[in-house]
Amino acid sequence: MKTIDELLADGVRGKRVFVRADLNVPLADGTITDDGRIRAVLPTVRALADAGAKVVVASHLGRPKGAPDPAFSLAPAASRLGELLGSDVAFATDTVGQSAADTVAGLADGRVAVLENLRFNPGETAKDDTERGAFADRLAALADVYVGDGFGAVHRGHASVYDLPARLPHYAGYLIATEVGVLKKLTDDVKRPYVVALGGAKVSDKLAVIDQLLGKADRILVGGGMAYTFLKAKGYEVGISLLQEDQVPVVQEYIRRAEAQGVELVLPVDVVVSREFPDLKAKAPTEHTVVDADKIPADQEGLDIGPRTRELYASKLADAETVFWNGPMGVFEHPDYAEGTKAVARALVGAGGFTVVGGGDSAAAVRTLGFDENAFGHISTGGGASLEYLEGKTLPGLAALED
Ligand SMILES: Nc1ncnc2c1ncn2[C@@H]1O[C@H](COP(=O)(O)OP(=O)(O)OP(=O)(O)O)[C@@H](O)[C@H]1O
Ligand SMILES: O=C(O)[C@H](O)COP(=O)(O)O
Repeated sequence: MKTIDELLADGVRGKRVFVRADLNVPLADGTITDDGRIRAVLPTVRALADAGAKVVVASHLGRPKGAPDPAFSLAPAASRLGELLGSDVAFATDTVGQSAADTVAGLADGRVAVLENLRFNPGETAKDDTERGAFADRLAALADVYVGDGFGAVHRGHASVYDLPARLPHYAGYLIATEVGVLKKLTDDVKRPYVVALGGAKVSDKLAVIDQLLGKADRILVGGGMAYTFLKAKGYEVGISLLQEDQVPVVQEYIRRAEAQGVELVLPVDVVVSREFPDLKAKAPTEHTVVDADKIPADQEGLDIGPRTRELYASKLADAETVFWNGPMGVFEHPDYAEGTKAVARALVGAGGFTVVGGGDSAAAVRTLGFDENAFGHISTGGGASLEYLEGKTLPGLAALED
């Protein structure tokens, strides 16, 4: 994989460099609640701009349905990038239309532009190779060189991640190089006990990692939205909690294998439940109770791990030499359901070993809940991406950067 240093050594003055970043930041009412993913790409953008490149930054944000949707505009991320860089950043109101063409054509050497959300165009995520390729052709017309630095999205075989680099000279940015360097340590010789904590909401995306982790980790702690498919697999009712019903047999098999292989698969013993999903903007106090994990009422959903589970998970993390954590333990964005995530973060800070936190929301959680990011060994910008890396899968966005 060629790195950006080689590109810089060859000289980039006056060249249009397309930087595929992951600016998929959490937003509340159009305000960025955690800018970690924007800060993470700064070294690459700065280095290119300082070397006189015309830097065209592109990303997705959220999961819009292939058409413009103001709720998913990248405009706030572009402004924040400008503030962090301390210079004006141009913003194109489309991706491959007139605004993008004019914005890129108007860029002076050393200046930066951000394109509107790539996923406003159906070609970005299309399953059909020709449709994706056609979109990649249009993106390629905007640039001379490609730099991949959106680590959080390298597990997606999308046009800007996978098809575009095949059309331009391509290089890995600093963020990708750093992330891969750190995660490699977790696939080589890990120090034991190796404990993995999994939570979050993208359950169907992330369950498969357990297959590989069963041969690698000593303990797997399951929380967040992921826990309810496991509780269901144990025969418990989970009310209206997040559930991946079709995966229940797969999870039953994971539970059997964990027992057979002597891997501790640890599930919540109690959960915080409520009749309603909380309002994450108003954050008004909600009605909620703590129940045993096998007593979730039919009309309620689990939104956090309970106090006994918090203690249990903290004890399972205390002697860990290596920890990988992806996915908040609850709906941490609301104070009534943040305690589980805080407890796990606190336990990681207290653990003496090497700790990696991965994922947009997981990283945002530790920062917004007031933890010092330097207290963790590494905070990865990728959740699904880091899990798939640990699974040993070929990640399209990394494969595409190979020579
Ligand atoms: N019990 C639960 N029910 C519903 N949502 C939950 C629950 N627990 C956690 N969540 C939600 O999970 C979301 C984060 O999950 P997600 O899988 O996206 O993690 P991530 O760290 O952002 O990883 P990635 O980078 O792959 O997106 C948070 O917004 C949180 O509110
Ligand atoms: O948040 C993430 O994990 C990345 O930005 C990828 O987003 P996606 O899961 O919507 O593809």
